[in-house]
Amino acid sequence: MLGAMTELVVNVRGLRKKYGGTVALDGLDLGIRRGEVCGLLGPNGAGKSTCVGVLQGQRSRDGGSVEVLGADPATAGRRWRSRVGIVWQDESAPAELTVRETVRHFARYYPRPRDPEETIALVGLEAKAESRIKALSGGQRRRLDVALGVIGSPELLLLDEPTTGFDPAARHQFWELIRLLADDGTTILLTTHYLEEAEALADRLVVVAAGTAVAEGSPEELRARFGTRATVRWTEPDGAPRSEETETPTRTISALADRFGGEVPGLWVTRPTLEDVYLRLTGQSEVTR
Ligand SMILES: Nc1ncnc2c1ncn2[C@@H]1O[C@H](COP(=O)(O)OP(=O)(O)OP(=O)(O)O)[C@@H](O)[C@H]1O
Repeated sequence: MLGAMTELVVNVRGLRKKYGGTVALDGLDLGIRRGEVCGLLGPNGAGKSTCVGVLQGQRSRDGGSVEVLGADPATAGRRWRSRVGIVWQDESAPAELTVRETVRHFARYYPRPRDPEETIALVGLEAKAESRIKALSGGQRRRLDVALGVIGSPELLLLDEPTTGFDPAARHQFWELIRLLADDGTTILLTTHYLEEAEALADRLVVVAAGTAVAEGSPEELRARFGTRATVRWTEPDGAPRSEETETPTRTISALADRFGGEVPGLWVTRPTLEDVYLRLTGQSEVTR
């Protein structure tokens, strides 16, 4: 029997989807364990939103197997739907209602909703609870979307580019919210174009390009596997900056320490960032496609 840590909440094998002649998903595999925060990364048009759409049962598929919380989203019923939270991209809530009215209204759709007031506080909208939706800023609107996504206490939360349009402070507050939900045991899939966001939130990343997964692992694993060369920088006695790319930075530094007889002036060691690795991975797939 699978233990709680290895139970796959999302199990996608060989997922295919075409829109007319456009191949959006070309045999995508994706597994998400219970309690995990999984980040789906990939360039524009890679197939991320299509994948999220299939997982929530909004889009049909042309091939492959998809299991979400033990059911096929294409045929799953209302009960299953209440266990999956979705943060919609488009504005679906009525503009004339207030935040409080909207959250309370949506809570009635679910068998075991969160407390509406607590949920409003969770997304930091207490001060706007009596504001009409049409009077919210873009970032506040997005927070309301998140509140509506989590009001049903979902086991799985699907977030498609949740922080697009957020200012840096709002983005960091949103990250705190996602961490709270994750600590609460919610399994989360989020797509994002912000590498910093992926690194801050995701236990595991899946990099998608041209409709298939080209790499997966924790941010650290991806960096370790695909970005092994470190750059060692230092300053020569005449003040000239020097640098060396190396697989063995310790050896380089040790040799420098010998040469300088101790402290190496201006010593600085950097590793490739996740962004460097991501660009390499998605660039490669472009070439091999
Ligand atoms: N409703 C649709 N009709 C026709 N083609 C579509 C439709 N939705 C998506 N596509 C195409 O499918 C491919 C994958 O699109 P998708 O939106 O899934 O990518 P994405 O990775 O989410 O991109 P982005 O990062 O730009 O949001 C693209 O080539 C896109 O043009």
